[in-house]
Amino acid sequence: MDKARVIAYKVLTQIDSEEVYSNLSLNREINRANLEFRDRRLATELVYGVLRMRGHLDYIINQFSKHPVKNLDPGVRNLLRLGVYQIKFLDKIPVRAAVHTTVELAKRDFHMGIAKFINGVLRNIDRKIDQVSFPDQIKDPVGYISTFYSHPEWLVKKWVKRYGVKETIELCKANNRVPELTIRANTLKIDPATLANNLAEKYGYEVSLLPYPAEGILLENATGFTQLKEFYEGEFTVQGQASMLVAHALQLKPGMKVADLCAAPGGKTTHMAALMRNEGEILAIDIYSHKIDLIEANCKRLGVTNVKTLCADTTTLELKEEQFDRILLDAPCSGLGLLAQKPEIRWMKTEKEIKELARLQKILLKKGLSWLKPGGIMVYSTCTITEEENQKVLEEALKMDSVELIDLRYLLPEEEKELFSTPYLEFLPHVTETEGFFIAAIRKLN
Ligand SMILES: C[S@@+](CC[C@H](N)C(=O)[O-])C[C@H]1O[C@@H](n2cnc3c(N)ncnc32)[C@H](O)[C@@H]1O
Repeated sequence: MDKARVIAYKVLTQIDSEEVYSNLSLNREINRANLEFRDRRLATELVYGVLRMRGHLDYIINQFSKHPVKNLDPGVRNLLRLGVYQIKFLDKIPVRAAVHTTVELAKRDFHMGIAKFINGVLRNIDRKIDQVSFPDQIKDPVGYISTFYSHPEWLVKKWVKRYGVKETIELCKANNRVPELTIRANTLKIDPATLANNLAEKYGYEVSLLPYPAEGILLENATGFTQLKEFYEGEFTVQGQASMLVAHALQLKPGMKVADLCAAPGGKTTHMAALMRNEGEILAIDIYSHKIDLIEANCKRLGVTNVKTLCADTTTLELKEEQFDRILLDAPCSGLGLLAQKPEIRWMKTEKEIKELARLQKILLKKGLSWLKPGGIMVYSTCTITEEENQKVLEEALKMDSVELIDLRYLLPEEEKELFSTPYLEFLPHVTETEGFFIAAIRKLN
């Protein structure tokens, strides 16, 4: 049986029924099955494609299936989604092969009646795919955007209210793109230009240095990069371009005393350590002990030696006031800036969660400010783009009269500065062509 599709089907059903994350589940299954390059690429394309276009696919299926998609068994609905995705979006795959392989999987896992049902729906969709009409963009913009561009209705409604119809479409399109892979050179071990050259020359990757920050490298058409000697030896780590600005926003110096309030898995902790040349001390806190292990493993791989970890709930932790020179709060958030990287997030999050997260973020930010020395800097960052979790949380902190906001545009090259109109940096995927991200830096006054 076709290995790539077997794995795609398994991973999609797992994500649908157990809410596991796509990257973890897919990597585990791909490695377990020891897939060859071609199958690996197809399985990845199928999983991410179906997750991205799920709303679009379900809209089509609902027009042809006598049972609504939401009432179907998760296995059955993911087989249908896989079949329709191949028919509609993968020109290289003949329709006959798409239908046949899907029906074979249905026969393996379900009774004959289900296999016939899937066969019937897929053949019907193939014949009539050009007749499918989506809601009217003028009369029902939210319905149109959410089905055609495959995002949940509540989120589209929110964005249309904030950005208008045209910009919301651009944002959704950006979220549906295959994201770029960016890595951060670990300057404790190597300089970015040497690493970029090595990766290009030794492995034939298409490599370029990012316009910012200095450690950022763009890798195109790269697969299997976490198996490279350079990765094992800690010469680089995978990190989004906007996220790489966070440590810079703290204006770190060797010898400082720093706290990272929500640190795991340590992407930014290890970046801070590199900027501090491993001198000084970083207290890296996280609420989950298994995640503390990830911070420690990352520190070890990257040669970081100035980090002390602490497993604790930062909201209730008692520490001496005003003791840190720098504090990072890279807060737990809804993750809605990462819809290109983790497309399933859009189907998992709810509006209610956003409110709860905003409450938590405000508590964490206030706590951090109480531990910060006068004259010290605290950075607040999230990988989301909701006002509730970003601007509103910041507004609350700025009500204190002992703080001021630092203008972070100095971190950007001249040509990028005009994309930002505020002292804090809000990265929107359709504007900055990065992940969606938010960074604000607050100075505590003397
Ligand atoms: C956005 S992630 C941090 C990512 C990390 N800064 C990095 O760059 O790798 C947020 C982290 O906050 C942790 N967290 C959530 N609630 C917490 C709390 N009350 N106290 C401490 N850590 C918490 C989560 O376990 C999660 O690892």
